[in-house]
Amino acid sequence: MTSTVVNPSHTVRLGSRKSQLALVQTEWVQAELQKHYPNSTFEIHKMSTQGDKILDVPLAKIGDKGLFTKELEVGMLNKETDLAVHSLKDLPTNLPEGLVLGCITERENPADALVLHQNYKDKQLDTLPPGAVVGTSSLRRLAQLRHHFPHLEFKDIRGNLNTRLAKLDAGEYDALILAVAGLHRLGMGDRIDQVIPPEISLHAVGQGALGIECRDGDTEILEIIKVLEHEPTKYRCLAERAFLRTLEGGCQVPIGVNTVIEGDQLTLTGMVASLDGKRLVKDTVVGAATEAEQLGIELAEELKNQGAQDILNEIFAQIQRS
Ligand SMILES: NCc1[nH]cc(CCC(=O)O)c1CC(=O)O
Repeated sequence: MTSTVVNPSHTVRLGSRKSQLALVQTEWVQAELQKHYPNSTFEIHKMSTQGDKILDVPLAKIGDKGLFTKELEVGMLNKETDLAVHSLKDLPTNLPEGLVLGCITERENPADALVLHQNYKDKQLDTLPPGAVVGTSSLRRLAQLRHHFPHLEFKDIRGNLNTRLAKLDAGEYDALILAVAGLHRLGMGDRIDQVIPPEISLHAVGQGALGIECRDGDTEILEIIKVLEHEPTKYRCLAERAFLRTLEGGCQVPIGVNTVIEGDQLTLTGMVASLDGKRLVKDTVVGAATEAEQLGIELAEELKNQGAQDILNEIFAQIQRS
């Protein structure tokens, strides 16, 4: 590969969270970049984010605005690092001044997975007994699963994947809902008992993809990371992020999506649910993949007209009170 911009003797500093999943992801980016640019050096700088430190508060209470990204962003703005590798779903839809989402990598399966305790290995979501305790920290998963399975109990869970699985195995929960992508990346795909279909639960915006953030106008880094861009994933995730950006007013809300690319066409399905799962508004738009962001905005406006605005207002009021 020849490039007019890339200086081969350059050292590129990759910011990463310290969690096992984050490091696996950043090491993958590092190895891929090294393959494309054998004469450059790619070094990983590990950083703790607020989300890694506050482990005893439910995520929904602290909100997730930059909880897993802020320290990595400060590192780039201070020129201590050149880029940051994120799980795209943890990256807020509005980035700080001076930073951009420079690249979206090929997505893993974006669905959620059911992981069962030993005693329930023959079950699926629709055959778990009434009162079975399902662990999740996501309002999106909670609202959609409550909507379909009101007889199940839902209990908050925090901690990294290993911690959560240990709590499940210890009997604190009968089942967990986790991202398929995270389990696969950590080599724990064998723990998946059911891949949850979009008819039951739409996944999070950006789930399963990595987002590489860098300084706005840093042409060298932007060119370097472009080799990892996956165009279908990019269009899907840009539509999903525009949908979320248009809907959310600064707090965690049960919002889910599903996207399909067929030829030049992008299909975006999105939903907004009330916290109790009793009300759920869902619709689909189809259009040119190149108009991804416009499609996301269009679907958000459509859902607001169908009752999503009421649900959102109610959630914002509830969170302010708590
Ligand atoms: N919020 C935590 C988080 N951020 C990214 C992933 C892994 C999946 C992905 O890349 O989307 C997970 C774990 C989970 O949701 O189970």
